[in-house]
Amino acid sequence: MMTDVVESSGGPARHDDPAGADPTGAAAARTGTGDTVAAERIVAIRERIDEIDRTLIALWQERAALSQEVGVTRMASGGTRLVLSREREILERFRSELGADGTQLALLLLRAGRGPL
Ligand SMILES: O=C(O)C(=O)C[C@]1(C(=O)O)C=C[C@@H](O)C=C1
Repeated sequence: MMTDVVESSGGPARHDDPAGADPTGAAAARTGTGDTVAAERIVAIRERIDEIDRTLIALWQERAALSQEVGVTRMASGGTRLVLSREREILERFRSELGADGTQLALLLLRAGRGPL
């Protein structure tokens, strides 16, 4: 039988299994829904999100280290600290793929590697 489940957001949710509804329990507090089917799906999706975040953090750190190594290598050989044409290329790549947020992301990536301007 379909049963109304009152969510903390105030809106009613429908669920086939009233025993599976837990609008005020711990699962609802963790996932934002008292519907156990939705909560299970959210938990599964979050596992992948956490995996992606770990990968992003590791890649961020690897990129920063590599960028710093390029800078040290270049300066030790009498070169410049920065290569602005290369930075423009990177900014354009991120902008064309991700739009304005891509530009902001690329600026943060570049700063992590070569420090603030
Ligand atoms: O590719 C380079 O030459 C780098 O020094 C790396 C990097 C980057 O982080 O991508 C950092 C500083 C430069 O101005 C350009 C690019």
